[in-house]
Amino acid sequence: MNVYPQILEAALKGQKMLAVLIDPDRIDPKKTALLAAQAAHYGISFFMVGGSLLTEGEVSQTIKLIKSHAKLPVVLFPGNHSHLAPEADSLFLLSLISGRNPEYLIGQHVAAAPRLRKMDLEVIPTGYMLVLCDNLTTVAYVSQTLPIPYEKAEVAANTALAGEYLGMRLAYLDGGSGAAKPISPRMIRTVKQSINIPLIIGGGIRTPEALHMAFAAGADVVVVGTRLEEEPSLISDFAAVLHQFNKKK
Ligand SMILES: CC(C)=CCC/C(C)=C/CC/C(C)=C/CC/C(C)=C/COP(=O)(O)OP(=O)(O)O
Ligand SMILES: O=P(O)(O)OC[C@@H](O)CO
Ligand SMILES: [Mg+2]
Repeated sequence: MNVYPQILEAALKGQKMLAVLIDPDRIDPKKTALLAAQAAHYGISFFMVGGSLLTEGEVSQTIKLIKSHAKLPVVLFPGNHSHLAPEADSLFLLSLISGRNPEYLIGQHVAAAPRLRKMDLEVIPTGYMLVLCDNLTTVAYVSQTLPIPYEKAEVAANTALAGEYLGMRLAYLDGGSGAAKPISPRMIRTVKQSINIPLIIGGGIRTPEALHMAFAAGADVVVVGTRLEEEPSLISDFAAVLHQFNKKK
């Protein structure tokens, strides 16, 4: 189940995608099973599995659980080189291009490479950018990097474009899990207008209105994590926004 061709095709057609992020650290098995079944029922696009502070076993178990309840692709969203699991379909191979910490630009990747070779994962090189949305998030702290300032849309656009020129296939602008507010529509619009690769937006999307804002501003894929961990039943409201956008076309 390759995800990148689907993302690319959808982005070219102006269709939107909604991804649900499941953090094995933060969600119990019952909730994961429920969320997986509901997400499949309401037609979300794919799952992401990841967290900053995980063990390998938790990642595999969570993917197996999702797969037993939903026939949807599962993409790894790794915090470090140990977060690989052959049960996944794909891997967002993040390079943290908003930061200047070599460990998250190339170091973790070197450590992951020999194990990746043995796994049959679809590897999707992803230019990952953190944006400061008021609060210091786990990812910014763990990676020891400075996020892009909230108002600096042009810095984000130049960074994303540099990622595209370096060969990255996706740009991911993230306020970080549990961000106090979503990335601004101006930044989303400015980045989207600057690049030709699909754009993923995540962090602090807590309401259907925020999801609508991110899609309307130009996000091709939006990721929702924390709010659905808290309240899995909201999936139907988020999915309604997705389908509303895709019907218009
Ligand atoms: C080479 C491989 C396999 C991975 C690269 C690893 C890189 C560069 C990661 C980028 C920096 C990083 C630490 C990303 C983490 C992304 C992630 C899984 C975020 C989920 O949010 P949490 O950090 O779990 O936030 P909470 O603790 O608030 O839930
Ligand atoms: O948990 P939330 O705030 O929805 O963020 C999702 C994701 O973009 C985090 O990396
Ligand atoms: Mg987490």
